[in-house]
Amino acid sequence: MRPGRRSDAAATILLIDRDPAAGRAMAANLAGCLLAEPVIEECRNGRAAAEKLRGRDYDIVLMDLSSLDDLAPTTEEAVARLAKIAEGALLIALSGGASVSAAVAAMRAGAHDFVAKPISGTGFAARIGELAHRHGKARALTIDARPGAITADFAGFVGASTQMQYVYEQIGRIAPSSAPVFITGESGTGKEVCAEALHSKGPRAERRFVAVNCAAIPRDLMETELFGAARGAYTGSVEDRKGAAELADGGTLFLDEIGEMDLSLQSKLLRFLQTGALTRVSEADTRQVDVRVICATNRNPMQMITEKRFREDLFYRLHVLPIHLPPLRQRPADIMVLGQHFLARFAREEHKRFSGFSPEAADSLIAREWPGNVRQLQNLVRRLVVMFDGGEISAEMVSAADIESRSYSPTPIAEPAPAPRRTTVLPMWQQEQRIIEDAILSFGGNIALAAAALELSPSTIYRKRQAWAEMAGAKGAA
Ligand SMILES: Nc1ncnc2c1ncn2[C@@H]1O[C@H](COP(=O)(O)OP(=O)(O)OP(=O)(O)O)[C@@H](O)[C@H]1O
Repeated sequence: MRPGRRSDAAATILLIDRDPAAGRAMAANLAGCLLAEPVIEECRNGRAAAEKLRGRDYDIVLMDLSSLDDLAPTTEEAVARLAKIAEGALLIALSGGASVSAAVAAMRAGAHDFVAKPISGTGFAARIGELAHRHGKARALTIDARPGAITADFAGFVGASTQMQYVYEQIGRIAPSSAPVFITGESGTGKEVCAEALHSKGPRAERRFVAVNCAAIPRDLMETELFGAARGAYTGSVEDRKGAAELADGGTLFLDEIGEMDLSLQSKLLRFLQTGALTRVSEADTRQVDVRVICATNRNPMQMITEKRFREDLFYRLHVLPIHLPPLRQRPADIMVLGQHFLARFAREEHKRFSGFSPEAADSLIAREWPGNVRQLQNLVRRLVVMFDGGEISAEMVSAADIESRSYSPTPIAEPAPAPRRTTVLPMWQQEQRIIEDAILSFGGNIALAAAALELSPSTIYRKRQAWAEMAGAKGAA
């Protein structure tokens, strides 16, 4: 057993794969990424698996769908049989191709998730970690957060979950473009970190990154802040002033809390995006600039459009490349990775020595809801480092330092009530379809990730999509 591992929390994994090499590679990947040394058993076909499952309980069953054909005539029946015997285990179907019908069959028969091969070690382990967390097996399967265990850093971002791997991939893909980016996510999920990563990974990295927080600047000063002002535009302005858009020429303009921008300024921003030309306040001339615009909001943009607080045409101008940052509670695999990262950083700053978190402290951090997301976790770790002298962080120390969650209101702050307005109300199924399709879109078509974010099972999404297609077919035929 590797040092620091706990045999009492070890996960038991049954791997069914007729290819011994694939099985061994996956077992090694998993063993390298789980905090507690897993007990991994292998078998080559469905019958052998059924026998093993009758003999003992397993936490996870990984089943390659093409290795089950000796158990039943169809994949669905074979999975259903194993699911019945392996009651209580996390059942993950693996397949050589991303076949939707195989995924649907496996999920319908009782699998908890479906993963297409080839499988990357870290991403797969993180996904298992998340599933395990959802199914109450978080302790045994926590991803190893010790340095060197996984690659978890990306341009200022720390996080090893599948969701964050997907975000890194998106950033890498869209950083070279000049098209606008629209970042959504709850407060504290890292939207500004994301904007900076897009800038630093792109061709504009050598030029300026200028951030404007639309919620922090008084409305009457916002236009000057954004587009600048000519001398004498307001009392006391004795010289010309450049705005953020001009300062960011050649670089990136980040508009945080875009939903707070005044409607009249939204029209000016739209014109600027269409023409690339800006006009300073109290000046007749226009100036041409070249900026990449990234904006962010922690509100639901569709709702703001419905409430007429956000221009729909501006939204579609900005919503060219969307990125969604999931809340921390939906990516438990990141919690200890971030916790260790902040602990090392703040200990260095405070010249103290901390060895890490005890297993109980880690359990208590993973079990929290984190309404303030990464910012809240960061604050808690900073407080721990300041309050204590060093050594291992215990669960008692965590609860002593956790003043934030004691005072944190679990109910979200209510948004101001919109003026009553009669709007077109779509049928429930169409609203549901829009929400689900939007989520799939913001995860680049990845149904498993969209399902995780919506807290649904992927099979529910497959089922609903089938029902919508049938409904549309029936309407077309009528
Ligand atoms: N994945 C991450 N890795 C490291 N630090 C992070 C990560 N996500 C967020 N942070 C840190 O958490 C804090 C909050 O992040 P950030 O300001 O980017 O969030 P935000 O989503 O823009 O919040 P808000 O909507 O309140 O402006 C920052 O100090 C940031 O450095």
